[in-house]
Amino acid sequence: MSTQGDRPKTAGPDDGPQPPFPLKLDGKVIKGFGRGSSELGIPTANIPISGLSVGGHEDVDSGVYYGWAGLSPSKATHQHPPHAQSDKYSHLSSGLQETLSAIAKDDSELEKGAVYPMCMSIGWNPFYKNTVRSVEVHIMHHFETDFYGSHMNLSILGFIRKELDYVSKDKLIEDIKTDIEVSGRSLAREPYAKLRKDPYLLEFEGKGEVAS
Ligand SMILES: Cc1cc2nc3c(=O)[nH]c(=O)nc-3n(C[C@H](O)[C@H](O)[C@H](O)COP(=O)(O)O)c2cc1C
Ligand SMILES: Nc1ncnc2c1ncn2[C@@H]1O[C@H](COP(=O)(O)OP(=O)(O)O)[C@@H](O)[C@H]1O
Repeated sequence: MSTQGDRPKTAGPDDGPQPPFPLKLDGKVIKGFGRGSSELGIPTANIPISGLSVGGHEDVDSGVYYGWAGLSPSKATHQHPPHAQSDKYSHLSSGLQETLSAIAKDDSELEKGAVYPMCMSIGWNPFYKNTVRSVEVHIMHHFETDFYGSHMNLSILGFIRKELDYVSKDKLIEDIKTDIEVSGRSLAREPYAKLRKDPYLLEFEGKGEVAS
């Protein structure tokens, strides 16, 4: 069990997501196992696993997915709108970074929250042998601050790969970085990019606590 060798550059058909995508789910950002930032250098915002049942998705396969994440207004979104030029996001090649920033540029709705590209894992994290299934979202954007308590609306547009066990932490990190590139390239395709405008992503009313 280890990494997958040569990997495809994108995931899912070029002409847009096919059923069951988009898969929509949401939840409040809660504490995870505290390993994402400190051990992997790749933070993941966890939402309760019950988020899967909201849209009737409790049967969704474990694995790695990509899509768009809407984040409710918080210190994090106010300080760092998606098109801020100052902060560099280091896990994505610069060309892709520019493409994704351009997609986000006409955002006029920051007071309502913000929509970011994301790459996520649903599952048991076999490398860590977790005993509970988790939903963990890496937002492809550099934040200066955390955003626990914010609400996150997810539109999942494609499946990248199954969860794997790894011979080392470095191999896990290497594959997650490839997942991030694959997600960026996949989302930059026009039929996927335009779904960033799905109003659902910024609908937070009645979905519980919103961080201030
Ligand atoms: C894109 C992505 C892919 C992942 N793939 C795997 C995987 O194949 N195997 C695995 O054990 N964990 C995988 N993980 C989960 C990481 O192990 C997890 O994020 C880490 O344990 C941090 O967890 P924490 O944020 O709850 O502390 C993945 C995470 C992300 C964001
Ligand atoms: N780019 C990002 N993607 C996801 N979460 C981020 C990001 N930047 C900062 N964070 C914050 O970091 C937290 C996750 O950190 P992490 O070290 O994985 O700890 P834990 O999994 O225990 O919550 C998120 O809940 C969020 O508040």
